[in-house]
Amino acid sequence: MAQKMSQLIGSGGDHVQDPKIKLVDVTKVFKTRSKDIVAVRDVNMEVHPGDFVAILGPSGCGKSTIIRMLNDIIQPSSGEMYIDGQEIVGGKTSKELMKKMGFIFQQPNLFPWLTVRQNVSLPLKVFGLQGKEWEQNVDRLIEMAGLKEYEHAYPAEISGGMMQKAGVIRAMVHEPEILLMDEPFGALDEITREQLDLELLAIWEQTRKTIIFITHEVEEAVLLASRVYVMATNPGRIVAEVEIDLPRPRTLEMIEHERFITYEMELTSMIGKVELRHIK
Ligand SMILES: Nc1ncnc2c1ncn2[C@@H]1O[C@H](COP(=O)(O)OP(=O)(O)OP(=O)(O)O)[C@@H](O)[C@H]1O
Repeated sequence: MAQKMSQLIGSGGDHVQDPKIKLVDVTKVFKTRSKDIVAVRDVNMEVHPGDFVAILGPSGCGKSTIIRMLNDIIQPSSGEMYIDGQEIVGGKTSKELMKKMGFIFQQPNLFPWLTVRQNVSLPLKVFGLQGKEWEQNVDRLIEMAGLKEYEHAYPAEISGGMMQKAGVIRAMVHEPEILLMDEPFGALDEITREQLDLELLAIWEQTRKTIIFITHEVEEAVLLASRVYVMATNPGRIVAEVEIDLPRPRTLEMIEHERFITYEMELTSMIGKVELRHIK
């Protein structure tokens, strides 16, 4: 892994490849009846092909707003966003560009009247992808997620962890190059979350998709990411960018290692300092 990343990242941090995702001075202001809320201000971000980037920050710092803008659900008030050099043009983003991304949200949002398999297959319908090859892709992902036994079950018949896994593989079924994950395992218990974190890492090791993973858990960010953007609130903004130089594959045992704990403390103090300054 270290070798692969070093191929992507040249000396002095100069990237040899164009960014997969680029945000330039992105600001989003929500105009409400009583006041204007600056959800994010002047966000600049570059995510390179195969990067696993975490966005870490407290509630309300604008993490979801960034993902929703990339999904073109909402549009920036100013600034630009690019995928592979192509601009995301508010409300008019091409299907081809949207197909490059898979979205995973806090809730799996499975349709209760569809089986696990039918839910997982939905993006294939949306993007008009038919045929044996795509059905085999569904088989492969269901197998990989350990959901074979439950593929004909309805969401109400499976556990929360299984539902979230179904949500993850649904986002991957059309073979997107990018996964945008908004606190995907936040609603689950700690043990299930750790297990799914590890499964996600295994998937990433195999596929090397470009991932943006949103979390407010410092430990989760250090365990998963190669780079962490730290955000603060009022206004939502990026306050630091930290490279996580830990070996891969990552394991849960690493959580006890000194270097892991040092990263955790560093990130925690960054968030803490910002919060304290804000209170003053
Ligand atoms: N549709 C909206 N209208 C008005 N304000 C909004 C809207 N959506 C988000 N906001 C505000 O923008 C700010 C950022 O919200 P956002 O949901 O992006 O934060 P977050 O970091 O993802 O929070 P959490 O971790 O709690 O999900 C908050 O102050 C929120 O109240």
